[in-house]
Amino acid sequence: MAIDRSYRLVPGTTIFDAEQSARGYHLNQFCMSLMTAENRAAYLADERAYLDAWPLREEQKRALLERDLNAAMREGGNIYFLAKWGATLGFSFQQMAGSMTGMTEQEYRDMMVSGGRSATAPASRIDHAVLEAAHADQAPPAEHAAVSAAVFTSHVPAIGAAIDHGKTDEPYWQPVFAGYEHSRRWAAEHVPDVIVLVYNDHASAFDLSLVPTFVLGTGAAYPTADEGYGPRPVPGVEGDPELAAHLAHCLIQDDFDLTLANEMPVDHGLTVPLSLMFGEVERWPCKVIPLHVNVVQYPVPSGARCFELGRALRRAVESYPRPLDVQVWGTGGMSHQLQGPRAGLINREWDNAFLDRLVADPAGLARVPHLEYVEEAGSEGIELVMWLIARGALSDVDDGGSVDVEHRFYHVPASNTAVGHLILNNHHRPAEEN
Ligand SMILES: O=C(O)c1ccc(O)c(O)c1
Repeated sequence: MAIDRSYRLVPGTTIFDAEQSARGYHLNQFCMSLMTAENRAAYLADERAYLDAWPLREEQKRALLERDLNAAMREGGNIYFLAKWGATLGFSFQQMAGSMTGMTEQEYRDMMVSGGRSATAPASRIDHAVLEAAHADQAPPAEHAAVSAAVFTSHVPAIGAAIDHGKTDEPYWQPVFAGYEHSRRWAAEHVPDVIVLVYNDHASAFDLSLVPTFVLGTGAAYPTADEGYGPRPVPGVEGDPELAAHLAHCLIQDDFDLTLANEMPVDHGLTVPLSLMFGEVERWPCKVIPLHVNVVQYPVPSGARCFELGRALRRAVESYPRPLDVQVWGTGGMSHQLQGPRAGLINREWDNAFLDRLVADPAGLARVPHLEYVEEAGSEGIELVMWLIARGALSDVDDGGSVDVEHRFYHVPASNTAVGHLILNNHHRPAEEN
């Protein structure tokens, strides 16, 4: 699916999309800083000095100093953010809107009193010939990104602690890490350009003030969260804002209402899988786009919804017009319950049947209801729905290729948890062979 940006064809109108948001990120964040009386006073006392303390481009500063809102919009400003700046200077919304039209304040007010600008005036209408040409020009890109593999793994924090404290050779941990030896060799030979890493934040980036269902990281970098023991001594994560913005655009256009995060710390859910696959490194070997799924507060998304999101994610990746190698990782699980008198629940049979079905019958597995996860795999076993996003991202589910099992591993226990791990190679069949 090609990205539809036909909203750019509406005359006299700037639509605030991911590209504008990236262009105006600091400008808009500067505006937000004016939401305290103290900062407003500081701004009014010396506008230039206040602006100079922000990483703004000179064009952005000039737009504000010259009260040129059209220039501020071109520079990525959004009217609701800029309204904080305008309010600081005593402008009403009407004064701000009118200032962009080339009219005097009085002329604009008179126009509004006499009914407002006509929506049918030719100067306000889209040129339909241009719109049709834009829609006709929707050929798939000649070269594009593709999903090369999916990695599935538990993300137990104690595994991270064992790595960080040099305990991987201890008898308790040795069998866990032995299960990842092949994976580490494979990962070293198959470093992708980008990993879309599906995980759940564990009350680290998101407290109860915000409970988004799906969060895509569109930022440039993500620091390691401090989960109470201090941040893990692992590198921060480098994102891919350009690919992430493309994915966000495609997925939202495909009716997945994602939350977008330009800044967020990442916790063990994301860093433990990276450590398991890449070992102890100074820098992660590729970019990572975090995809957080709420599995903490019910209702959490169904397996079917996750599977569909994975399928949409593959379509989105394949419409990105650069030949990037993308892996999708699904993390969390397997059976575990961290709470209540039932804590410590492990179900080897159910876990292994899950692994079998994940390989051979993912569409059927996607129909398993939450209740079965909780009853059979424990309350935190629900994390396994996230694996269905990575599975849906492989080509065979839409008859567009095949998968093979690179590696499979299962072990009990790591802390309170059964550890499951699978690597599936994806063999995408190019469109002309379909
Ligand atoms: O087994 C554990 O200790 C444990 C703790 C926290 C988690 O998020 C988890 O998946 C496992």
